[in-house]
Amino acid sequence: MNLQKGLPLLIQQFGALFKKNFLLSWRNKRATFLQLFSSLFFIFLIFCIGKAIRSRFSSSTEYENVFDPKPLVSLSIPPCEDKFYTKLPCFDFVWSGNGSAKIQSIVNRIMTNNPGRRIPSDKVKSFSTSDEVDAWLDSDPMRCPGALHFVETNATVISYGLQTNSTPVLKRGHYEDPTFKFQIPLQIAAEREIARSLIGEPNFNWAVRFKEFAHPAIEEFSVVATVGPTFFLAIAMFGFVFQISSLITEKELKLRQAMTMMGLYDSAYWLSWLTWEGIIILVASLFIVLFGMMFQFDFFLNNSFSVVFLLFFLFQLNMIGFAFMLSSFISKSSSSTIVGFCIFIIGFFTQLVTLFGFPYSDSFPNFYRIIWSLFPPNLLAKALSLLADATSTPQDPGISWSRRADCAPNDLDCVITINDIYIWLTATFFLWFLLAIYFDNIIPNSSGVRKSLFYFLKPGYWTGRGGNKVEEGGICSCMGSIPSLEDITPDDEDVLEEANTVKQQRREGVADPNIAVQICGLAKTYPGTTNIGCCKCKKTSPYHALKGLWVNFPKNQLFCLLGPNGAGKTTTINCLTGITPVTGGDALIYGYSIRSSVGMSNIRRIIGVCPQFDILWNALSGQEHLELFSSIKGLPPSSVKSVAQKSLAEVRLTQAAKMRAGSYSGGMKRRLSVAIALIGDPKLVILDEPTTGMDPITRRHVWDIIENAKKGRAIVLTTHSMEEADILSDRIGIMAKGRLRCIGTSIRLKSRFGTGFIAHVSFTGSTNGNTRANDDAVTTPYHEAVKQFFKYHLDIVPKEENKAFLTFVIPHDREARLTKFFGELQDRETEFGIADIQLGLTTLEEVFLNIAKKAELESAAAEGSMESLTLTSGIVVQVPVGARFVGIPGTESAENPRGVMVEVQWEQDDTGSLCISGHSPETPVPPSIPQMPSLRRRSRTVQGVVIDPNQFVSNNDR
Ligand SMILES: Nc1ncnc2c1ncn2[C@@H]1O[C@H](COP(=O)(O)OP(=O)(O)OP(=O)(O)O)[C@@H](O)[C@H]1O
Repeated sequence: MNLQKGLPLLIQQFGALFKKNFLLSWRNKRATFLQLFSSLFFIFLIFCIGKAIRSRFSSSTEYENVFDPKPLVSLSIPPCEDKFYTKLPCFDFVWSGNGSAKIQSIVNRIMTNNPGRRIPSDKVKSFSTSDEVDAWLDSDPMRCPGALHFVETNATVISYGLQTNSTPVLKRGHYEDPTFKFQIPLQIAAEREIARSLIGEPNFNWAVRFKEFAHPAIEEFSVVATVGPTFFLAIAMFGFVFQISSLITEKELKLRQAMTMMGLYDSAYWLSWLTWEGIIILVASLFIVLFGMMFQFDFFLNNSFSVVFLLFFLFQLNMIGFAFMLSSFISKSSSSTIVGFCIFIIGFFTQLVTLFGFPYSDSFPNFYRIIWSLFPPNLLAKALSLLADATSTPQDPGISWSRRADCAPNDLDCVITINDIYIWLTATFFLWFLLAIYFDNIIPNSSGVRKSLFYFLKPGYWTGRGGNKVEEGGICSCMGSIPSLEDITPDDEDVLEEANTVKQQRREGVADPNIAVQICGLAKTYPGTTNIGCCKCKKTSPYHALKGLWVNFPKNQLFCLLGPNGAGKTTTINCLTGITPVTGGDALIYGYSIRSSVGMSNIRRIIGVCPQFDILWNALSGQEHLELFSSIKGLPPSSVKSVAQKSLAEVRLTQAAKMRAGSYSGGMKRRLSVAIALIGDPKLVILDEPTTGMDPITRRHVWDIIENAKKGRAIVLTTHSMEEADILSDRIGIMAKGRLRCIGTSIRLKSRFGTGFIAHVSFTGSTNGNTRANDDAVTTPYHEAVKQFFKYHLDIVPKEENKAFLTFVIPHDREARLTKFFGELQDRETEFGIADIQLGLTTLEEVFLNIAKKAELESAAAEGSMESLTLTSGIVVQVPVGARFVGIPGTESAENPRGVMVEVQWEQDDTGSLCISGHSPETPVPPSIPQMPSLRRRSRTVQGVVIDPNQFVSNNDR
């Protein structure tokens, strides 16, 4: 199949990733809805806050322009209940001088002629003298806002005095002015009625008008400028957190690594996210402006639509660039909310400082402004304040598109214009975006790999021909020096022969057309690092995960890599797929070297990988996964759909094609991962434990798929299932401790490394199926006869026995006697009551265990590892791991002049490490063993002395 490359491939990958981003957003509706419509909620909040603040200051004209003040006429004495502080029942006013009928009539007129409201008689209380009023006010305060004191001096002179509570009172934001709200209306009423009484004209017109000064708004207040920065920052934070979380999830789940393995261009990756997020914030910014206009904010109505829209668009775009950059420093998607919260809190405070005037005024040097403007929320706060000042009153013109580069109206400092802010937001966006790509390259990825700090200065980076140079370890860690690997000659003849073949082909420069992968001395050492923390240094030593691998993987064959955990299988695969850089050696895949970046990009086009982990997005369906990876691989766009459907059918997922992968079972996920590895007809397929978690039926089905896939390509398989290896593999290599320990077909490995043959003898008259393996050992004469026959001819005893059968393990060294032996046994079948004899090789599992144990012993010996053994006598002996016979120094006595020894039994634990499973009783050390070093034991712990079993046995035999 012809795969796309170059620009068409980049465009195809971009399209596929854009579709993936769209589907992820579409399926995560809640998050997308919040990104698009959270502005409605926040603008509504701003609207409510604006209303609350306006109503609080409604009694004052401080925030308004008053150019044509209206006169206040007919001031009315308010009801006492309107006063904030009066207690009920209350009086509208009290008065003194009730001894005079004239004054009584004046007061009656005050009550009757009160503008807009007649004062009831029970709301007024009269006293004789002002002293009586004082005494009453003192004894029962807060019942009345004020008092009038009349004195009738003579027929033409009436004087009066006024007493009020002059303390201004604030209640729920309302300020009660004692002068205008009580004193002046009372005073006008008293003077009006005294005048009417004295001149004898009850309808005499007495109108007093009050008018405030004409003035501009003393204080300018814009709710958008005051609370807007915080709220608009909050709106942008939704997109910010979702973006960080999406990027980190793809990193954390190694989805990005998987896509890179399949040949994804980094540029397609970044551009697809940027484009998708660009569209989202374009729509979100449009909604912000529309909602602002809907709520009739002067800010949105009087400034030009394009000016306000562009501000919100550039600000949110900037925040997305900022999120891209920060995502390189975060490794867990769960941290994205915390990061978002911290940015919001920091932004809240810096915006507050910005609104106080720092640093956008002449009094601060330019340098402060440059630094301050790097943080996008600060630019937003300043821009909102400029736009709000430009529309602070209905008369202000706002900022039009053509005047965006001029000083904003009402901006007296004019150190920055809206146009400057656009330029800053655009420039810093590019800065964040470039830094995001830079940090993405230099900060170690999930496999601990990164590029050098100045990778972009190397011409090879731009031409793509500079080698696949990557480094390992954190940028702030000092690498320990990597100890060189000594050249170890394999001790297994097959491994040695394979290595020699590869070496010779390398020397002669022979390119065998039948070889798919040639691994030449591949070595991998994970470097030790020293991480300098705040209080301590954490050191890890270098680890040789691969110690020189020489092997060929032929075409049309499945090579199975087996080995215990930590053997180096995944490291081998990671080196072949370019996930981790090699320390030494090389590998040629169809002639392309994994050490060259050109080679690697060619290799990525011809390999398919099923990693140990599932490379799946929970929100995408099986079909969407296959279409995505087909496009990443560069399959012709017209064939993507049909190839995906065919692959789904192959792994029996057609029924679940449209189901989201998140709801797949573990086995279905693995099958989909296998299908992804096989997509695009790769020439080399690497399957790292592909059948983990599958039920036996599905596993067999996947085996069929793998078996069919062998044709025309090479397959490398790692597995922990010996049955799988036995059935599928053409050749098997068992690795342990970073080295290939044996290689060959399954039969060869069994015959070379198994304990021998297994003979299974079943007897007549017993029902095999119903016999429990642990049935009481019923020893019939037949059993005894067969046992003796085996003992006599082969010198072996049964490994397992019960009523139905006997099982013997026959060592290889007795192989020569077998033909004659089994011939004779068959002749005497009736005599021995034998129903059936089965002979087979030992299992691959046994081979695996033997190799693993041998490797474990080797490494324990090399490292000088010790295990503690507590004897029945209470002595604790330090035993070298794997040692069988151990002498105990310091146990010499008259009875045992050479001391005592024990035989130690070993087994492998879950991790494959050797541990002591038991030991024999303490027995005297035979005289043939050389004298142990004499020791005066001070503590109960002693260092055991290894006794050579050969010498011990041979001497014993003697
Ligand atoms: N990034 C790393 N840094 C340091 N050591 C590592 C790193 N990756 C792997 N190792 C070590 O290298 C050794 C080989 O690991 P590898 O994953 O290749 O083993 P494996 O054979 O695939 O094991 P398994 O069967 O468990 O998958 C292990 O001891 C492991 O701890």
